[in-house]
Amino acid sequence: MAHRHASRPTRSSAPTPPLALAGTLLQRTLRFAEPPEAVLARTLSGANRVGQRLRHALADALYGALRALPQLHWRWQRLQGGTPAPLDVAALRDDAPACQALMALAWPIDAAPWLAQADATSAEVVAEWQARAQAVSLDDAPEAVRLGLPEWLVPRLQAQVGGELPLLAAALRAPAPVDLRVNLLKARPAQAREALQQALGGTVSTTPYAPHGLRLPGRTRLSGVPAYEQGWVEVQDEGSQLIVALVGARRGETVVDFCAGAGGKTLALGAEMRDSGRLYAFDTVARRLLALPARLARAGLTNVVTMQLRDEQDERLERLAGKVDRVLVDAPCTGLGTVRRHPELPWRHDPASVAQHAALQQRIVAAAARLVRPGGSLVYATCSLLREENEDVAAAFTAHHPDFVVQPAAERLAAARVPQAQALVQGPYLRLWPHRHGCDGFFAAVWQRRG
Ligand SMILES: C[S@@+](CC[C@H](N)C(=O)[O-])C[C@H]1O[C@@H](n2cnc3c(N)ncnc32)[C@H](O)[C@@H]1O
Repeated sequence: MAHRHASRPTRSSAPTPPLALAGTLLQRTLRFAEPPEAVLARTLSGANRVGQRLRHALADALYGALRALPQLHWRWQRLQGGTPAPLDVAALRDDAPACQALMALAWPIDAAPWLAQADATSAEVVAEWQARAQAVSLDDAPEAVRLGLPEWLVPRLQAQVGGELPLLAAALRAPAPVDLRVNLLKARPAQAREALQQALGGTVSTTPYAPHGLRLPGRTRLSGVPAYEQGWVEVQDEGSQLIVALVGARRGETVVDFCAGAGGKTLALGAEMRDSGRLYAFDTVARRLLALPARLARAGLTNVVTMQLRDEQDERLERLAGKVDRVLVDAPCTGLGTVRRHPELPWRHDPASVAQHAALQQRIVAAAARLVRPGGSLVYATCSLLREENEDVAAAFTAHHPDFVVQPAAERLAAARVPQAQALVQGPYLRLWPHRHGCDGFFAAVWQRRG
């Protein structure tokens, strides 16, 4: 085998464009200024436009590299000789040759032909790295490397799932299915399912827990599909749908979605309310709320009022203090329950960012609670797996708010006709795990304000 390419590439032996592009994609993603989809769109534009098949291959390699970053890094270091050092993401993103090598190792086997077509030398380098890496075992690698997780995360997750940690880590590495929520304002679940099966030609299953959820087999493009274009279905993970079920919004009520973002849960809440009453969608980031009007129109919702908050203390909130039936706080969090869809997240966060999120979450839930009327309810939710952002935040809120009483999530889920509600809770809280429930990881606590 020619070792010319297998050694650490240098400037004088610069790799050919597709692999150089691949390395740039990984370097840019690891700066965490924008998500991988945005990095792909920005990088593969203008002079760097590539054909669709190569573009897909580059995207698959990028997601594959993010999903297996410590393993690839370990193997790459072993191939360099010497003792592997712990993965240092800040150093890696400045190391172009290393990023190219990791992307070569992550290049999808079935996409080798597209690479060979685009550039024979890149294809040769990929084949060579991959062949050499096969001989490198992970058996003597540290646990975090074998699990594919950052070191700081391992003890935190271990404390919660114990011996299930390898299953959880594997579930986090696997790509997520596409879940849909049927919009009851426009279609019945069976009707939507049949329409989708006809349009997509594959089997569409129902989700095991969310009452109005459908699951598509693998990656599917929905644009142009009539049931989607007409607002019969919305893309929404089953876990998100279960958070909405927990809120239990009803016709004619006043409901606040305090951290509405692009409105995924707002749309579901509005449908639960059958487009009656008043639904407020707040967020501090105007850009996120911008997507909402078009989505509301497609979903057939007219009962939603959106407002950009300055922060959670915005004085305009005073008008609603003590008046709202149900408040949902879908709090900003590390998102570590959504790693299947966002494999960059474990590398973006660290214990300091977890602590920062927890502090913000405490402030937001306390501010949002002021809106709840006596007898009304509050739901605090995150898509994080970490106790610091979940049970700890909920416990601190309960300790400081004696007028709020924790409600068992299982009861609320059962009332919303969620099957096997007991399997979805830990103590009084909703706790969804990718390896147990097949959806993103979610946490939610529910309180009722004393009347
Ligand atoms: C988990 S995301 C919401 C996702 C959204 N609910 C959905 O279902 O698509 C959290 C949101 O909280 C917003 N946020 C951050 N700080 C906030 C604050 N102080 N008050 C209200 N919203 C805030 C973020 O901009 C972000 O859109």
